[in-house]
Amino acid sequence: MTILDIVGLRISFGESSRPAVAGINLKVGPGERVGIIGESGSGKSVTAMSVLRLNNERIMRYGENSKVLYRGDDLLSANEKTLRGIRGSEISMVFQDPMSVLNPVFKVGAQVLDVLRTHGAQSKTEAKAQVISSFGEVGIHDPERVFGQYPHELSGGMRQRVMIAMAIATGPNLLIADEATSALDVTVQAAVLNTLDRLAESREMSVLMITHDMGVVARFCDRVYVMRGGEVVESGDVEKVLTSPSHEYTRSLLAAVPRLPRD
Ligand SMILES: Nc1ncnc2c1ncn2[C@@H]1O[C@H](COP(=O)(O)OP(=O)(O)OP(=O)(O)O)[C@@H](O)[C@H]1O
Repeated sequence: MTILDIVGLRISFGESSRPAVAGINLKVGPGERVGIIGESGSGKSVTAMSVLRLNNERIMRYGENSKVLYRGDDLLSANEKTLRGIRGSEISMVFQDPMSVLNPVFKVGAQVLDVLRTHGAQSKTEAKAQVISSFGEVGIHDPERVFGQYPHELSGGMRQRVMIAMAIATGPNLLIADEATSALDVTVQAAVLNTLDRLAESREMSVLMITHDMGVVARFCDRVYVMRGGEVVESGDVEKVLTSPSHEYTRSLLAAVPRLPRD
């Protein structure tokens, strides 16, 4: 069964005649890593946010026939109680800037612990052990020490690992990563991608990866959707799209990837 099935998703802001997302279809299967790539403003983030209904619905609206099916149930018509049960527990999201999610005045361990206890009924001691174990799982070498540190005491890569630990602590089936590695320098980015790779594999977790970076798609994804101006212009297996792109826009994205001269 498909984990996520986005059908005819249309998103409009205000009275603007041009929708931000113009009726796209996208599927994510169990354990699959799916990328959405496209230039700035192409509609990647608002698509990703619609899965958790995180778009500000006072200033935008979904098209009448749009559906975001999670395991067959339409999240666009789900009530708040159902959404609360899914957010964080079944579907989690990691954003580009951990500082927009982490509270600067609380230690990171306590913040992950809070998330865990909101979603489960375990004791504080059990929850702490689980946080420390998930810190280890995301490649934090000294999890006990990091547990007691404030966000500003950690490097960008480490903060992103804490965010990933927070996102996976509740064992979600689907992780949405929106430009999760874009702000990191290349070596840290590679290490964080390796960690996501390992986690997705060991937990059989599906990943929807939003990025503007072809390298990330090539390195991480099984399938990719190429978006432009709110539409999916091309989709398919990563190898096929990268080696024989059918759309001119995909070719231009590939041509923009810097290459070192052979000699
Ligand atoms: N709060 C908002 N108010 C009005 N329009 C918005 C708002 N957020 C997004 N949009 C519209 O939706 C379009 C798609 O935005 P989105 O953030 O999904 O792009 P993106 O592909 O994720 O770009 P980026 O890579 O820069 O994040 C924007 O071009 C804009 O027209």
